[in-house]
Amino acid sequence: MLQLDKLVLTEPGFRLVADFSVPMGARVAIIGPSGAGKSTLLNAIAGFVQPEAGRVLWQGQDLASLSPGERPVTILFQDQNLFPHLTIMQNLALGLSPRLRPTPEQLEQVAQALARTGLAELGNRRPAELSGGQAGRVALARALLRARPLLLLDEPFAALGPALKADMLAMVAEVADATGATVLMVTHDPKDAQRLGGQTILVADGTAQPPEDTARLFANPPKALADYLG
Ligand SMILES: Nc1ncnc2c1ncn2[C@@H]1O[C@H](COP(=O)(O)OP(=O)(O)OP(=O)(O)O)[C@@H](O)[C@H]1O
Repeated sequence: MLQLDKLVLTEPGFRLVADFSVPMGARVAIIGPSGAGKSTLLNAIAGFVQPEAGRVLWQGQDLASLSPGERPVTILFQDQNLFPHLTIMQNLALGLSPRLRPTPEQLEQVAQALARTGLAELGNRRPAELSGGQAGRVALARALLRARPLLLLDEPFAALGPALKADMLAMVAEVADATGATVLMVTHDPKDAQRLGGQTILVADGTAQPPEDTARLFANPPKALADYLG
């Protein structure tokens, strides 16, 4: 279980509070107006933003003393941060072997992640030689390899067309199934939230609301959500 215990996040002129839990294995969309604090919330869970007060706990453990790399978290951004001079296979292997001396077993793991994300033929290409959809798949292959229990997605597919985005969302669900990950995904598109199924956290007016059943929330939106949806 992910627990945000009386969490307070602040930036100059900005304050967000969150006080709720997310059950293990949940698939949760995070929606809300621009600047409401969705990315800040994910970054606090990932350890890139220090809370002003309160705690982030995973399975009862306070994550405060863990650096981002030590947290049980994979975070994917829109910009996938691949090294341009390395092949896709090398970029993925880097996650398992930071000095790029992967063992045969690690290479096999990389090959499997590529196959699973439909990239088996593209392992020797460099990032610049990939389409947006293929780059999105590489990000998911990375998440598969890391197999961390918390998968945080910050609008990773915003730049993709509707069909590709639907594909990617299906693949997120597959990765979550394969790794048992709990998924939190920021999106501006209510359809993404509905496609992800599960629950939705509304971030608005300085509060990240506890997750609610997505279908129920959209069927009867509170004012902040109705205003956002327009
Ligand atoms: N490093 C920072 N320094 C100062 N202010 C920041 C910093 N990061 C974020 N903020 C401010 O915190 C607030 C929340 O930003 P955040 O990016 O979390 O919102 P968001 O809901 O993800 O927005 P969007 O949907 O536009 O991406 C904004 O007012 C933003 O300007």
